[in-house]
Amino acid sequence: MRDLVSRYRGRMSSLAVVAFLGGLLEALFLVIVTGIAMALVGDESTIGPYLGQTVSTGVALTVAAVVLVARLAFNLVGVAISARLTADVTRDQRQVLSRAYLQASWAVQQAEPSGRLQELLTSFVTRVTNAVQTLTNAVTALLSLVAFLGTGLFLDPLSTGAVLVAMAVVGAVLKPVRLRIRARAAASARANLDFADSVSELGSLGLEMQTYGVQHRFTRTIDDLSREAAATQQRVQFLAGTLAPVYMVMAYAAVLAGVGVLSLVGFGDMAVIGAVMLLMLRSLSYGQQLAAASGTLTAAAPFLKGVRDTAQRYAAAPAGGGDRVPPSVTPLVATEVEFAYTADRPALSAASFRIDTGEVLGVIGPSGAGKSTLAQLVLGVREPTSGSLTASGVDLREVDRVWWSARVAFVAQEALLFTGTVAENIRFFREGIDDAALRRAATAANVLADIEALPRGFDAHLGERGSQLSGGQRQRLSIARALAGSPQLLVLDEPTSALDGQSEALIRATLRGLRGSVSIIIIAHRMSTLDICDRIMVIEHGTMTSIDTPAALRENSEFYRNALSVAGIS
Ligand SMILES: Nc1ncnc2c1ncn2[C@@H]1O[C@H](COP(=O)(O)OP(=O)(O)OP(=O)(O)O)[C@@H](O)[C@H]1O
Repeated sequence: MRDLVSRYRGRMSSLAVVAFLGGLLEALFLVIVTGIAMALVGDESTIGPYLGQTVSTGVALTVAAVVLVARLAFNLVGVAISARLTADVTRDQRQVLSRAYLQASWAVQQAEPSGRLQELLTSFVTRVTNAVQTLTNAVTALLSLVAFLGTGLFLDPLSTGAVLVAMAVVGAVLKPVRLRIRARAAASARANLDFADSVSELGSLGLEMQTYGVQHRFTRTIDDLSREAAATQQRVQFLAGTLAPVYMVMAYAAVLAGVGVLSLVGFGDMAVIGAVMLLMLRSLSYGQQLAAASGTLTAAAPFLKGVRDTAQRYAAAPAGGGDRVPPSVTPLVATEVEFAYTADRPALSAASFRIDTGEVLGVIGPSGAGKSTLAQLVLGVREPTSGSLTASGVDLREVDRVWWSARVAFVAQEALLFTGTVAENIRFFREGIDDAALRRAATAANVLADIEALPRGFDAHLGERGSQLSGGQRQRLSIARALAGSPQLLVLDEPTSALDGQSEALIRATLRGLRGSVSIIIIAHRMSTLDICDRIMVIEHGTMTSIDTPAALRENSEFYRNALSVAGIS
């Protein structure tokens, strides 16, 4: 919360000034009204003396009315500042978090549980917004309280002083409760994140759940997690809720102490005593607002911390890249590349190879051998733990990301389409890809006929994640997306493994058409997909064991020969 206060110091200060002046006006109003009431009771036509002045009740009434209007004006200014501040904080928190995420490295993004960012951007930020709103109310209450107590001290230092001391004692007594609230709120924040992680996983497992009839298992998990989240929330809310009433009772006791002091030292001017009592009672309601706000703020602190820590974690691991621009993507040269996800053993080691312009390199190997890891290294989204990858002699870590991204393309095993039109899915937010380029890419990817068969062609809306298309159509659409930017390097990670023979043949035809002009790295389990390759790399257990022409590999790679024989290719 301190971060927020210092970041928005200017506006917080304006709010404090407005609240203090508003509080002073309200205190003045109460003093005047008490004076008028006492004058009426004593059948007098003047009130005072205040600061050595007495004024007629008529003038006092007019002044009270003017003060009231001024108080309203200050109130409204305070509300406007508070509304602006709250809206700004919401916007800023969302922007900071989402920008940090978008600029974070792939390693960080990939490790993040799905649904977590959404939870942070929505419910966590909402909690922060509410906390800021509470904070502005608390600032208003605090400064009004200061104004009231200041006026009280000015009128009658002794009894106001007694109330002040008692209030400080009350605040100190309630501190352990606040600490407890903070600990429980941290547990509540964690429970909310666990719940969000599970719900988002649930959303992606619908078909499997139905198929295996295991909904009850998920029901139980969700029930447990939601029970835990509700229980922690209840504990926090209860503790936070106790602060205000406990404070109120203790504060009334403080007023009682003030009255006790008065009875001991004797009453002075009735109008002054009346005004001080009124001020103290009104102070109590501001004090109660403060106590309630401190509970809410303490409970919101872990949510604010969650947003801030996550944004810092993202920002600490930005996507790589530098400012160098090589003459071209190829030759792409890997020298003794090693990559480890964890400290125990590298997922890929001793990878040395070179890809020239227009060359097609196949990559094969058993499951878990390190093929996808190699693809991510070549794409520059992961950096080698040791060794180097260079594009035309420039280390990929130093290459300008914008330049690089415009020249490489990737097709994953599962085509990821989003809710939007066919054209939007192929263009994929890149500027400078006109309609002719979309058509060319669709033609090259052998998907033009499928697009034209849709009711609105390129303007047809795809359902969520392109659910109205077949797997083969989705895959060819994602190849069209890759080709639309006229890449120099195309990396495909098992693009045909989930497809039927007909779809695979279409994709093979596409790749054959690109051969010679685009450098291609294609990871494949299907040996038939590899018949367009100039050379093939074999990766086994994280190590590159061979890289050669298909004919040479028949001679010197046992893995390759076995793979051919399993595929029924002699
Ligand atoms: N994000 C990750 N964190 C930790 N380990 C990982 C991660 N991704 C992959 N690995 C591990 O690295 C090794 C290589 O994985 P990789 O995905 O590169 O294999 P692959 O050859 O592409 O496998 P497949 O053919 O099954 O897709 C595996 O042991 C895998 O468990």
